[in-house]
Amino acid sequence: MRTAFVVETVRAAERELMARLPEGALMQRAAAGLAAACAEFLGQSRGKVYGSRVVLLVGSGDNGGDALYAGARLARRGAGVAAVLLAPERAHAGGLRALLAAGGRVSTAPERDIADARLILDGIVGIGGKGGLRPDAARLAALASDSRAFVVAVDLPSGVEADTGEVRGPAVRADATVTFGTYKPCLLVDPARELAGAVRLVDIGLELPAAADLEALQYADVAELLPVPGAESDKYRRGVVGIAAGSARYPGAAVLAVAGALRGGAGAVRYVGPAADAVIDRFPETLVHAGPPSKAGRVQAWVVGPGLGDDADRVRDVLAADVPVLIDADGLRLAARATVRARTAPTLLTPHAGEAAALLGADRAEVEASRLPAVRRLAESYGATVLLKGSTTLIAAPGRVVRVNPTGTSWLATAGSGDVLSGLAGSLLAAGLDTVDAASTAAFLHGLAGRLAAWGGPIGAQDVAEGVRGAWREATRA
Ligand SMILES: NC(=O)C1=CN([C@@H]2O[C@H](COP(=O)(O)OP(=O)(O)OC[C@H]3O[C@@H](n4cnc5c(N)ncnc54)[C@H](OP(=O)(O)O)[C@@H]3O)[C@@H](O)[C@H]2O)[C@@H](O)CC1
Ligand SMILES: Nc1ncnc2c1ncn2[C@@H]1O[C@H](COP(=O)(O)OP(=O)(O)O)[C@@H](O)[C@H]1O
Ligand SMILES: [K+]
Repeated sequence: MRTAFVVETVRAAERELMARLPEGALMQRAAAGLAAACAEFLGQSRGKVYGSRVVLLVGSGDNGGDALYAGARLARRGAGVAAVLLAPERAHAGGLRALLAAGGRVSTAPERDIADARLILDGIVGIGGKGGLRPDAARLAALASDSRAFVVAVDLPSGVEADTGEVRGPAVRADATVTFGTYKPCLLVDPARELAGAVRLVDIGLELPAAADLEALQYADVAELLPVPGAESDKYRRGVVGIAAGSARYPGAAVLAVAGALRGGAGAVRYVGPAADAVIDRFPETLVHAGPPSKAGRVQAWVVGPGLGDDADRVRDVLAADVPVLIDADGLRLAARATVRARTAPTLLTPHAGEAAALLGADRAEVEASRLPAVRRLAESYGATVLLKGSTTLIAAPGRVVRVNPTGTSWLATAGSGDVLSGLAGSLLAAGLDTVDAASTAAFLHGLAGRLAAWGGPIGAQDVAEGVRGAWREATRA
């Protein structure tokens, strides 16, 4: 599991470790890791450290200190290093001494130095940043982001909110971020994540609590969670997933949800609704039923909503079932909050930002700007697990650590791919995974399937469904 911690927790761990180490040792560890990564980045762009022009953007805190000490290390290896000091009298004194002693200099022409640089280190602010960048810092951030240089953010891109991934004003756009001790939430959650580029973690020996503030499944976690049929398995033991989706107007949503469900590890898929012919045509293995969901026969988990239109009766009937229910798309509009809260079996909601905004009485843009607070709020208000879709997919449940999905591609933003995801997650629910595991495992496979199917080009939702088997294989092979 990859974990991220908020600033308060990082500070506490830092204090505890600092008390046991000689003064300045921690910053030296950080600077050494940062300089090594920078040397590697310079090497990757067919250059070398010796003779490279490096610019340090230096704020008045320890983030600037890290940049100065790393700059000193690069200067010792022959780089031409210039430091742009935001507040010369408050720059980290030891770091500045080290830089000057190694042959670096203080920039007197920041714009020219930035324009000539091959590598820029953003040490404007790190976890001590408060509010949007001040105007002088914002100006430097813009110069760096617009430059041709490779930009490395120190600890995090200056200007982003470390704990939530929000970006409220100007911020540095980095090609890579070298972060210390642990990931911070902003490095995993958009819109900040996009500004961080490739993230590299430097171990500085911090000891962090067992419970993280944010976590992301890795291949090994997914491999452990995915249900594999045992020797004595039969279709019922593997789980039956019921799909209440589709309408005369949107039969395709039913087909796509069933397509996802068939690849999710349940033993059988039952379809209930008016799109049975379309479903059977495409997937003859589906068990179809024309009456209400409650009369469909044995089902261990339901998916309700994709392409359902205004069929409130079908939603009400499914929500009355005493098994896990996933509510998506039209179902989200039709399911009363009080009904969801009153359910005793688990419920999983899978809105995209627009649907989440409607449920929260907020704007879509607000949800996209503040995904982490939004998904937490929605999970609390519904007393349910919520998977919030989009460029970053997040999964929250009351009392649980929020999960962020590490896979995916923007090629998934194609009509119907969410229907595939709901079928897939429903299937994993039917196979016995809890709502948080089913949602996060489904998002992981779905994202990986999208990447495998796309391979750098456009895809349709059916391609995503077909990619799930390859994604499953890849996840369990690791
Ligand atoms: N944690 C660890 O284990 C380790 C941490 N380490 C490093 O320390 C970093 C944290 O250092 P930190 O605490 O000195 O804070 P930092 O990020 O430099 O920011 C404070 C400065 O920024 C300024 N400032 C604030 N807001 C601003 C704004 N909006 N716009 C502009 N300026 C703004 C603020 O100015 P002031 O408000 O005081 O005028 C103050 O001068 C951490 O990210 C990591 O890099 C490693 O060395 C070792 C291990
Ligand atoms: N920019 C993006 N980057 C990554 N994934 C995305 C992006 N936009 C959408 N997705 C993913 O694509 C799927 C779209 O689902 P949804 O919005 O419900 O579409 P539909 O209703 O057409 O099926 C979700 O899994 C979502 O996370
Ligand atoms: K920074």
